[in-house]
Amino acid sequence: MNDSTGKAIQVEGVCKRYGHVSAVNDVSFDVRHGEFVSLLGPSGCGKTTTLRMIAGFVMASDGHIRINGRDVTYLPPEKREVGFVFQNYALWPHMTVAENVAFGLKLRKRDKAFIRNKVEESLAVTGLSGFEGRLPRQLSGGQQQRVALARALALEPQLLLMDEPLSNLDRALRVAMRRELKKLQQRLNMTTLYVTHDQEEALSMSDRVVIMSGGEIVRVARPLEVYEDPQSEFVADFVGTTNFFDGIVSDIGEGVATVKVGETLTLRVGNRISAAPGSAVRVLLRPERVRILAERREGANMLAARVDFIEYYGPTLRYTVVLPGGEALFVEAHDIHGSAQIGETVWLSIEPDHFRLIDRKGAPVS
Ligand SMILES: Nc1ncnc2c1ncn2[C@@H]1O[C@H](COP(=O)(O)OP(=O)(O)OP(=O)(O)O)[C@@H](O)[C@H]1O
Repeated sequence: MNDSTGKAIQVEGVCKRYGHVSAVNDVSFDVRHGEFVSLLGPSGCGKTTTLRMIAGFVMASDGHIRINGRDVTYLPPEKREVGFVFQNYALWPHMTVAENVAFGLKLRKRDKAFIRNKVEESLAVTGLSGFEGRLPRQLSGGQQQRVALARALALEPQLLLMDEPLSNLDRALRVAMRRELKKLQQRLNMTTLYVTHDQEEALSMSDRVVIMSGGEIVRVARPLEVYEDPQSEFVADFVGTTNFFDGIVSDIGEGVATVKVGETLTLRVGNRISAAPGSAVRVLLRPERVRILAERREGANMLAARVDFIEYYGPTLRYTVVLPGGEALFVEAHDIHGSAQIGETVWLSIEPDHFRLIDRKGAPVS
């Protein structure tokens, strides 16, 4: 069913209070039809509570929730036509795969032929044909997770809500399932709202990411925007790794700001920057945006640095380097055979438009 707004879920000013604890505070966002949106944030930030309010398992203290334009704020879960997949798959241990998938349809009193077809179809879609007669304990974690998904799909939900469905799996399986889930979601054009605290999961699967902190939304954006232009210290710190420098804009010319950091460091920052001279700013820099050079070259930001620590990650090397003023920063290099050694001096080269600026209160400076 399509409503005129093109939105499958609308969350408007929703709050959840438990006594004096404010678990979710004035949260608003929406999910369009066919979109995959993740709720991302650290433990306790209110992701699960938000998802459960949309599913109807938790009643909102304030605000409204609409599904396909219909106000469902006070409707019980079974009237919302929403599929739900939990972190622990909650399969019935004594029922076979087919019985688990059929369970919800039986409750809805669908006829036998319909149920048989639907179970077959859902198992085929999740790659589980042939597993009908097995019990959950005879399946791997990934297969159990797919049964939980098949069970949700069998009910043909208008939208699917998932709460950390992959977090019990080992890394290899999690990455494989991530891909399978995403392909399935695209093939069925299924509107999906997905809770995770795993940034890689959120960035790789989502059309848009809703980032939460302390019960509130701090950012809603596409994965690339979230990473490349975090716009706040919290997002920059929570998603990926970021170097921070506090400085004062000393000059601005042709959209490039000169930022003085401490006594000895001067950075040429950004393009199209319009911050006023004298403003206190925080400069953000992703470690992989820094190039390590063996010798000095010409360029806007050419900084001498001493290598303090080196970590080997497989595909990359992470250097901790220290600038003459004592500022430490992380540098991520793909050249894992790089010759820089601890204690050596290297040159760092940084393009001005690889920096991002926020003011000291955390708002972006443009
Ligand atoms: N039934 C409850 N009674 C009291 N406080 C609760 C209840 N449920 C959740 N909270 C509190 O609300 C806040 C948000 O919890 P929620 O489970 O939504 O966080 P989360 O972001 O999903 O965390 P996690 O990733 O650890 O699951 C937490 O501080 C939590 O302790």
